[in-house]
Amino acid sequence: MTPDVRPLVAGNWKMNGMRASLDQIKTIAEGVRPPLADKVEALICPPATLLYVATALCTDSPLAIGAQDCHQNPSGAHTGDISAEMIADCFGTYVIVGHSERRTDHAETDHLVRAKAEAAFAAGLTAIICIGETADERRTGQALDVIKRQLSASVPDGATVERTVIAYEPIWAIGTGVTPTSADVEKAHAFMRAELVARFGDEGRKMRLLYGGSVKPANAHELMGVANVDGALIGGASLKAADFLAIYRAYEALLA
Ligand SMILES: O=C[C@H](O)COP(=O)(O)O
Repeated sequence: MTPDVRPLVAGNWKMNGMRASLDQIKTIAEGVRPPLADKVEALICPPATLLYVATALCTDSPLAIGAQDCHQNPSGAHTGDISAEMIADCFGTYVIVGHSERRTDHAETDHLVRAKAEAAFAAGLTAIICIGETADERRTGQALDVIKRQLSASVPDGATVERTVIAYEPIWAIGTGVTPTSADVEKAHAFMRAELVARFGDEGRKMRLLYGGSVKPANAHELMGVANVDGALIGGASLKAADFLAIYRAYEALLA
């Protein structure tokens, strides 16, 4: 954790979730309550098909709703895409950009990810900018170089604490059940913090740094307790309300 920073526990549903899954969002919305909700923010990013209904379900809850991607332009002839403006129009407040699955499946570059983050800022959204190394890059000792390059190229110059969250997701830990050791997470996050402070000064000191990759109720307390880890970006375990809430509630003990 970073002192004086409000952690964010975020769920990324990826290409999962049908209308019936709205029950899970309802349960999460009911479970995210003060006093913990005053100290720890919770967010679910369902597929775009559920975005509008999900935000409508959360009008009386502190649970935030976001999207998983946006186009870099506000509108136009881009079949199948949605813009940051459209997400804001559906009352979404966050958007994930540069997830490794999009970098791989849609050949997204750091340059494009940066443009998407800028589009998010312009629409008044907070961008969760994802970075992280492959297994090969880690094996060959390039993890910190990759983090440095992606941070520098994907994060816009106009990034602020309010509008920017960085998610470190080692690609080899996503959906595998394998996580880095706490010491490895601490090293990566300390490195990111130093890079952000060098570039953004005080803003960089408070920017939230999430860890993502096989976060589960069983490892949440340990991972979320690491220095400079200001929350989690959760895939599989966010699909079940009970698991997501168990991870969220790991903060009850951490903040006690
Ligand atoms: O965006 C979430 C991450 O890709 C982590 O996914 P996972 O929790 O299923 O490993």
